[in-house]
Amino acid sequence: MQERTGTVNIVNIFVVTVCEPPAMSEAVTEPHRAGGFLESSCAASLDGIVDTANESSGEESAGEREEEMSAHDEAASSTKTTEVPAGRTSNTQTVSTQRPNSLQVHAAGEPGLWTSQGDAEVKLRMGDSGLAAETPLTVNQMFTSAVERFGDHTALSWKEGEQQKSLNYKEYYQTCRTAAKSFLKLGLQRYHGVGILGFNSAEWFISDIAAILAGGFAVGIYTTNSPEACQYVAENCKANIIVVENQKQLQKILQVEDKLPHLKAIIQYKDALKEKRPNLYTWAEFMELGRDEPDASLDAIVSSQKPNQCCTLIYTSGTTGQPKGVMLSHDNITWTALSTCRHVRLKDATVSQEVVVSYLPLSHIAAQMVDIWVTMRVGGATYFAQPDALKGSLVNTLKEVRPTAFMGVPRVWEKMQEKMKSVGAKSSTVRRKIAVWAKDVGLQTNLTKMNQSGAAGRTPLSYKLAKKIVFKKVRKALGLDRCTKCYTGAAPITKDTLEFFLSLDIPLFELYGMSESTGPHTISIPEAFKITSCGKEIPGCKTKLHNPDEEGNGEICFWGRHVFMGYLNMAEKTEEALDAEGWLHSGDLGKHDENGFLFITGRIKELIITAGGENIPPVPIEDAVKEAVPLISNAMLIGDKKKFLSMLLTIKCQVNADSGEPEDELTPQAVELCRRLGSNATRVSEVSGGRDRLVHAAIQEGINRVNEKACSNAQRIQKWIILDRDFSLPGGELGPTMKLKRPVVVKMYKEQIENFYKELATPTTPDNPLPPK
Ligand SMILES: Nc1ncnc2c1ncn2[C@@H]1O[C@H](COP(=O)(O)OP(=O)(O)OP(=O)(O)O)[C@@H](O)[C@H]1O
Repeated sequence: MQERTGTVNIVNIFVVTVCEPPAMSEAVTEPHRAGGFLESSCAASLDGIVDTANESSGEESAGEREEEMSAHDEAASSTKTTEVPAGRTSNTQTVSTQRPNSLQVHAAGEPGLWTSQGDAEVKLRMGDSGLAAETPLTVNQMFTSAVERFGDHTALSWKEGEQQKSLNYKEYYQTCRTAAKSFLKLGLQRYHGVGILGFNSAEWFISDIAAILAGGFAVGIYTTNSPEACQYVAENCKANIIVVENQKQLQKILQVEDKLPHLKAIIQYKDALKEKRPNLYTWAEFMELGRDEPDASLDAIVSSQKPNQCCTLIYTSGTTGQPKGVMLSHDNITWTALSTCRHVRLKDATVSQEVVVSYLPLSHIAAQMVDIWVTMRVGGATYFAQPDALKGSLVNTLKEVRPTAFMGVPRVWEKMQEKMKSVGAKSSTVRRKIAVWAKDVGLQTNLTKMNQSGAAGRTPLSYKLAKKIVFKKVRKALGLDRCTKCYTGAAPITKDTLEFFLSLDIPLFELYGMSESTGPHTISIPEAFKITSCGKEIPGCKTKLHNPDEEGNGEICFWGRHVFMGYLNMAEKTEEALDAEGWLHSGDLGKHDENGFLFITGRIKELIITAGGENIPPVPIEDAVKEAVPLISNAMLIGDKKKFLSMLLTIKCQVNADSGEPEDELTPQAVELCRRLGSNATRVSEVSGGRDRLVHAAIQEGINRVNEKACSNAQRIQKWIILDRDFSLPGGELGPTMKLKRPVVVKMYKEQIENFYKELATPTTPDNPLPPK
């Protein structure tokens, strides 16, 4: 078994049928009640930080705020009532507490736990007590509740030139209503999509929420999608309207608009229009459409909405095949936001406002949950980063905004680490020694704290000193000095990166979940933190480990009101994801420790099953190769239904700062590694395809070392090749969270893979010295 390595009014009366999870079988584990960037940023290396060690920031440190946060804010729990505040009128919801047999998933006449129809309702997975029993809300109800409680607080803030603009919660809600009326005027039909294609902005949020209020589906489309991929999503959700950021995104839609029979209008929210076209609107023109429209039609739609109906579609990025439209109900979103806020103990804006920076792709559930819904739930403020955030400007935004919570996918943290290390490596011996000392103190102190499980121990003097002269400076340089909650999630992160940040007194709290679980299932928190664990379930959710092996590793299955409604128009796929009892099967392997912490140990969904029937998890082998040969940036193991294993390799190269495309030039680190091998290579093209014998020999030697440790012959890499181009997001080999899109890579390199398996006595490529065993 793989060990984790790297790897939205009026009176609305309705009845919601409730359901509790099935009793777990004996084989099931007891549920735990308790889941080219930053160039300038990290140039604030330990080096410079040690230099300015004696300056005092005079500002509240994250650690100091942490202590202040220990009093749990209960204000967010105002939904435990049958009278739901809903805009300008009250809204009574009757919630049945009847508990049907959960196996009656499709009992006649009442909604089941899942559906594949966009206009259908589902049975909510409500419990008898606690958060699971909270009154379900529509998005409108959650929003109007936020407006009542936090109306004058800043909700959204962004930069226009040198000016900082913002909307408070009252303005935010009214703007969404106006946009919703505009959508209706443009012909948005019930249960049809509004596609949103662009970088994070106030217009993105407003389009998303307005689509929901107007009775459509909010549908984020990845900005990196090709025109055909945009077409697939727009067609699948029967999009009536597509909101695009700029000319670049507009062009993609114009290329495929003839193939989109439901499309009625396109709105461009940034830059001037390059040409006038019928049904193409600027944001200002669009907003003008709804400004003087009467409220009646919109109010009628809003009042007819139920929490158990779909409002959002999240399209999976395709790491496991064709993207699927994950249907999320109002309750999925509003309840998951509530549970998450409680779990991570977010403060209500009336106490102290949470501040976040929005920069991760909003078509992904993680960014939507954190930036839009969780923040709304507590009246937080969302500041928008610049479109070039991941090319270097993010740190400037962080330093200006000083968020109180920050979420990065592993690649973001890895990039920060790489940059800090490379700058640190150039510093003087004395400074490096101080940095090494401080990091050692930081790691040891934090590991000790972690092992004391929250028990108050004495803080060593050395830690206090290291904090003063190094840690505070690091946080300030990263714009994280107010940030008590740094999160990583959506993909596996390496222990090395977790330890690196822990040693700098920045514990990364891990989130684990899926689009199908409306984002988080488990989250680690300061009070319950274990390095490399994804923490424990958010309240009201349950985990079972299906088919556990002797070490306790089983498939992680989810239960709770965060579990999705189903895949749009994909009944079969939905039935594959949900078992007969309604548990969501994640396709991930995991185990619990004795304290109920969840550890992800593998991905069943990417298991290789060789022609000989051996099941091989690829990630540990790929990680081992990357560790053995530091020159390698990406490795992908091939072998499904094949006689032996082979591997596609890429070499560390420069990335174009504007396009994010991999270039031919090697990274300075890769050049240095080549020099040490005696090679003068400075370009990928000089080493790919086995052109450089020295590099080739070094890689083979590394692979031999990995093969020596293989637990069976079938797990040995027999053939390999260095590709001409590194994997990348624009190239399509990596998804938005930087997970490898294996089916895409297999298609792209079909020929090279076929060559591996041609029946030849001699090697088929120069990189292929070993005959299959
Ligand atoms: N903290 C984590 N550690 C390890 N893996 C994680 C973590 N969080 C999420 N994942 C992985 O990401 C998966 C969820 O992916 P997500 O629902 O975000 O879809 P996606 O990125 O669009 O890709 P896909 O096309 O595979 O569905 C989980 O099943 C798990 O494999």
